[in-house]
Amino acid sequence: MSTLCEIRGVSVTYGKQPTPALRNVDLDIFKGERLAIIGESGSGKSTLARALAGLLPPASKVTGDMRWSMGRPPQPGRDLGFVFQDPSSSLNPVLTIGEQVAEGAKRHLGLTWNIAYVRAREMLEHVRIPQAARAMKAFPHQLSGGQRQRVAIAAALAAKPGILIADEATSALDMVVQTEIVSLLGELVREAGMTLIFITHDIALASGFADRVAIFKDGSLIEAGLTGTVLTAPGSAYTKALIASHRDLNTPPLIREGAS
Ligand SMILES: Nc1ncnc2c1ncn2[C@@H]1O[C@H](COP(=O)(O)OP(=O)(O)OP(=O)(O)O)[C@@H](O)[C@H]1O
Repeated sequence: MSTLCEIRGVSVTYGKQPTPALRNVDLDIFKGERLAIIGESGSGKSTLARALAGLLPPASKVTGDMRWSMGRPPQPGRDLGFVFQDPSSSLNPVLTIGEQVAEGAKRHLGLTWNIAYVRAREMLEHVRIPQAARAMKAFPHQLSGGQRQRVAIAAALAAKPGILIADEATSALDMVVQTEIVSLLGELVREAGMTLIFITHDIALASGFADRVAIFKDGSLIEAGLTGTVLTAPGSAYTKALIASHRDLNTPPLIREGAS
C-alpha cells in the first residue's frame, strides 16, 4: 500500500495550555486502509483528526510535518469528509435532509441544484435511509439518532472525498445501531477505495473491522500496527491493559481462537 500521509514529529498545543495535546507523533497513514485511532478520553485522538483535516482553532500551535502524497493538505469537504459523534453538530436543524446532503455535492463538485439533489437522494439510498424520497423533505429532528448519523455520513461522502474521518461517530448510538453504522462505514469505504480514519475509545469495536490500529495515551502514540498483531502481541503494558479491560463476561473476545 502506498502512503497517503507521513506524520513526523507532530505536536499540537492549544492556545495558552501548559502542555501539548499531541506530542511528537510519528505515524504513516496508508491509502485505502481502515485505520483506528484508539485511546481514552483526552488522549489526543480528536486533536490528531483536526490536525489532519486542518480544522484546529487558529490559536493552536502545530509543530512537525504532515507530508501528503498529493503534495498539499486535503481540502475538508472535498478531499476529506468528517463524521462527528453528534450528528446534530454537523446537521443544520433548519435545512431539510435533502438540502444539506445536496449542498456538499453542489459546492464541491460544482453541480447544479437539480443534479446535486438527485445525487443527494442516491446517497441517502446508499446509506440505506428508509424511504429516501420522503427523508429528503424531512428535517433532522424528525429522524432517529441512527438515521441522523446515516445522513451525516451521506453528507460527508456527497462530494466523493478520498478520505473519511469518523470521530466517535457511533459512540452516542445503542449497540445494535452502532454495529450497523460501523459495518455500513466499512462497506462504503471499501467499495469506494477510500481511506477511513476511525476514532474511538472502544478497542473492541475497532478490532472488528480496522486493518491497523494506533493506540494513544496522554497525547503520545504508544504503538501502531496491524490489528491482529497489536491485539495478539501488544508491545506495551498500556495496550495489554486496554485489551485486558475488555475481556469480561459481557464482551466477546477481541480475537477468536483460530482467527488469523
Ligand atoms: N479547543 C481546545 N482548547 C483547549 N484545550 C483543548 C481543546 N480541545 C481539546 N483540548 C485538550 O486537549 C487534550 C486532548 O483532547 P482531545 O479532544 O484531542 O482528546 P480525545 O482523545 O479526542 O478525547 P475525547 O474522546 O474526550 O474527545 C485534552 O486535554 C483536552 O482537554
